[in-house]
Amino acid sequence: MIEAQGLTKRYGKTLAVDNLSFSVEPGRVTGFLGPNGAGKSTTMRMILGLDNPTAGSVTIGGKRYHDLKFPLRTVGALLDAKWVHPNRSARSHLRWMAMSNKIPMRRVDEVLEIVGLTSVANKRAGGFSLGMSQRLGIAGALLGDPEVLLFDEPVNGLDPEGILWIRKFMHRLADEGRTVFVSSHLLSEMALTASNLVVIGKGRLISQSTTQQFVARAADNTVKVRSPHLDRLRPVLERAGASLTDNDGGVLVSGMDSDKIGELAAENGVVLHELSPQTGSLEQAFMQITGDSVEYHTGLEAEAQQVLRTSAE
Ligand SMILES: Nc1ncnc2c1ncn2[C@@H]1O[C@H](COP(=O)(O)OP(=O)(O)OP(=O)(O)O)[C@@H](O)[C@H]1O
Repeated sequence: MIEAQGLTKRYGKTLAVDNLSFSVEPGRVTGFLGPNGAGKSTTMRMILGLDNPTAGSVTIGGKRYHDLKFPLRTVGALLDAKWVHPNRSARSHLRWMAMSNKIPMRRVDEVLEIVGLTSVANKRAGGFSLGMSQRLGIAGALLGDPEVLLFDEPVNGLDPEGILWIRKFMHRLADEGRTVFVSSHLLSEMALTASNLVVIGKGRLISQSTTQQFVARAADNTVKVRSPHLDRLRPVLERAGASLTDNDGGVLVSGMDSDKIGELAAENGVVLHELSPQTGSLEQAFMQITGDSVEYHTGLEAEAQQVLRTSAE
């Protein structure tokens, strides 16, 4: 369990993290979502005691990082996969980490096995691909068998196979009952990986909810309708609770799905030339929501609808 309370970090004039409060529960993957520069890495560094908050606090299992006796046994992290001496082998890198945290040496071979690096354990880490380096970083995070794991943009730059591996691995860790907190700037990626989301923009909390709820809000679906009888259809749909916006010779309908629109049209003898759900601009909606978070962080739902309407025009 990770809990942040009023977490704030200021670098000179930049307010990198602004009064952030959220919690991350065990047994599931929680995504930490926000555009580049939103303050995700800074927050993760504060969780790990690598940066001190200007105000507020963050705890892991009720304790601040600095109060943990053997930190690696409580929390493991992958912040930067290339943080390995290039001339060290994977095994000697992990041995050095284990030694400094009083972790038994046999655990090194266990974690190499878990991440599938046993066959290259004695090879120079400097020659590893990004995907292999990520695995080595994850092996390091797992050394102390910690309850809490943090991953900062772990799929950046990976090929599809590497992305799939990481995604499955996160689920496995969560299924083991661990707290998994993973940052990304890609909503599409997080929608596939995380069951819960903490979303930030400009250092501020935008929402904390299930991924399903966030995606439904950000993509609040509209349906494009074209008909030679729009003048008759319009009042029918509005009376039934939908709202309509003129769009490219037709209308965009929100607050009603395409099945219902089709049924109402048929009941009223209205011919339709187009009835197409619009779901394509999820990432764009997310970027606009988070990009202007100071203004958008309250009326998320309404703003998401507006964004989708505008981008469909
Ligand atoms: N050491 C630092 N000194 C000064 N400013 C910093 C420092 N670290 C981060 N910042 C600033 O704080 C803000 C948040 O940066 P941070 O790296 O935490 O964002 P992020 O969401 O992780 O983005 P990215 O994915 O691009 O790293 C940015 O404006 C960044 O320029």
